[in-house]
Amino acid sequence: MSPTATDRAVALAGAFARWLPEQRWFAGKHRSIEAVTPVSAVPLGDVQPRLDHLVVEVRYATGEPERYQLLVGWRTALPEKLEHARIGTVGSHVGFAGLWDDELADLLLGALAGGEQHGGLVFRPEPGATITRGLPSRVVEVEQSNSSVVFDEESILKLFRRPTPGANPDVELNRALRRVGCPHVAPLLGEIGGELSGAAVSYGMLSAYAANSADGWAMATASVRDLFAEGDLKADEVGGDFAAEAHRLGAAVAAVHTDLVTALGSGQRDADGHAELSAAMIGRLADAVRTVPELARYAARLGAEFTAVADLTAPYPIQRIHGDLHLGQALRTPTGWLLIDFEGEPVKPLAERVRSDSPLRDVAGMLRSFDYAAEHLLVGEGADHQLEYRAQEWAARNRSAFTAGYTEAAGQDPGRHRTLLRAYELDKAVYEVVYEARHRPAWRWIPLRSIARMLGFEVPPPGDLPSA
Ligand SMILES: Nc1ncnc2c1ncn2[C@@H]1O[C@H](COP(=O)(O)OP(=O)(O)O)[C@@H](O)[C@H]1O
Ligand SMILES: O=P(O)(O)O[C@H]1O[C@H](CO)[C@@H](O[C@H]2O[C@H](CO)[C@@H](O)[C@H](O)[C@H]2O)[C@H](O)[C@H]1O
Repeated sequence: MSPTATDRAVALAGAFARWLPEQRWFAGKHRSIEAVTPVSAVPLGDVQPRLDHLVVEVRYATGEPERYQLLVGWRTALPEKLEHARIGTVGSHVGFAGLWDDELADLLLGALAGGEQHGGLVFRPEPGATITRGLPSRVVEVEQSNSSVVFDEESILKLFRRPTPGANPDVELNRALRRVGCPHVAPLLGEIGGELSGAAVSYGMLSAYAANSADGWAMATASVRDLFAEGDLKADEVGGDFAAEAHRLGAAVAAVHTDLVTALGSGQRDADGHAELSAAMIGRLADAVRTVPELARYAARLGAEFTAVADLTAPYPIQRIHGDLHLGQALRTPTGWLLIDFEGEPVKPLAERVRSDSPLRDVAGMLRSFDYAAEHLLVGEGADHQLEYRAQEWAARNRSAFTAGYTEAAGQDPGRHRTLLRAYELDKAVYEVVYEARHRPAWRWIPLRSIARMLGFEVPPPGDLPSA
C-alpha cells in the first residue's frame, strides 16, 4: 500500500470520479468530471483500520472546480456490512467511506474528546462538554447536503461536505445561542476545524442528539394525511390537528430571534439597505426565470412586489437569523421545539449567509413550509378541488397559529410589515422553484402554485403547468 495519505488519495483518484456522483451530497452530478486531486490529506492514526481525512478538488470539463471533504477508511478486507461503502482498491487495501465504520467513527469522537491535533486538523471539545465514546454509530440516511453520524442516542457528528473558508454559521450560531442559554438548540459538544490553503475552515460539529424527537415536516405531513383521510371533518376536528404545535413552533422561533439579538446584537436597515435588498430579489428572479421558464408569466408582477421593497423608507431591524428555516429544520423533542442547521441557504456564498437580515425572512420561510406540507400530497394526483380546498384550509390554519405563537412571544405581529413579509415569501418561493427544478422537478408546481395564488393569478392544477 502507498506510504502517505496523499499517495493513497492520488491512487484512488479514478475511483473517486466514479463514486462521487453516486453520493447524495455531491453537487456536481450533472457535470462531467475531469480530475479529482487531493488538496489536503491527513492520516488519522496509523493502525488498522486506518482513516484518512481528505479535501479533494474536483475539476469539471466546464465551469468552476469544487472542493469536498472526504473521510476514507482503509482495510485489508472489507466486512460484508461495509461493502456498500467501498470506493476502490489500492494494492492489497480497500478504500471505503469511513464514516460507516463504527471503529473509525469512534476514532473521530476520541480525537474530539481528547482535543487532539493532526496535521492541519484541530479537534476542539466545547468547554465542559461530556463526549461519550465506544457507542454504536449509524450514518443518518435522510435527504442531506452534508453527512451526519449518530452515536447511539448521545451525540450527532455533522461533517460539512463543502469546506468554505471562514467561520461556519451553523457552529457560530449554535455556540452563541447556547452561551445565552437558549433552550431551542441542541448543545454543541465540539468542532473539527483547521486550515485550508491558509484560511480557517470548519470541517464538522458534534452536538447532543435529541432522542425521541420527530421533525416538523414529518409531523405536519402526518397531520395533512389525517385531514385528507377524514372526508367530512375540518382541520380543527381531526385527531392529528397540528395547530397547537405550529403555535409552539412560532413561539420557539421568536425566542431564538430574541436570543440571537442578545448574543450577537442587532442593527437597522435603512432606505439604501432596502434598495439593495430589492435589487437582490430582482436579480435572483432574473436568474430563476432563465433556469425555469415557467416562472416567466409571473415575472412582471413578482418584479413589482420586489420593487416595492425599495420604496420602504422607515428603518427596519436586522440581526443574525437562521436563513433557511423550514419545517424540516425543527425537531419536536418531548419537551419542546429545537431548531437545527443554521447554515443558511446552501446556494448562497458564505459572505451573504452570515450577513444580518430581517427575522421576517425566517418567518416567511416557515410560512412557505406550511404551504408545502399542505400541498405536497397532491403531487402527481391530478386536480381534486375538494382536496385542494382542504389543503389550503390546513395551510391557513397552521400559518395563523404559527404567526400567533410568534406574535405572543415576540410582542409584535410580523404580519404588520406586509410589503416586506410578502416580498420575502415570494423571494423564497422563487428560490424554491429553482431548487425543485434541480432536485425534485415534480415538486416545482408547489411553489409555482403558491406564487400564482399570492399574486391573484389563476392557480395552475397540480402537475399541469402552463408554459411561459
Ligand atoms: N441534534 C440532533 N438530534 C437529533 N437529530 C438531529 C440533530 N441534528 C440533526 N438531526 C437529524 O439530522 C438530519 C440532518 O441534519 P441537518 O443539520 O439538517 O443536515 P444538513 O445540513 O445536511 O441538511 C436532520 O434532518 C435531523 O433528522
Ligand atoms: O435542508 P436544506 O438546508 O438542505 O434545505 C434545502 O432543502 C430543503 C428540502 O429538503 C428545501 O425545502 C423545501 O422543501 C421542504 C420539504 O422537503 C419544505 O418544507 C420547505 O418549505 C421548502 O423550502 C430548502 O428550500 C432547501 O434550501
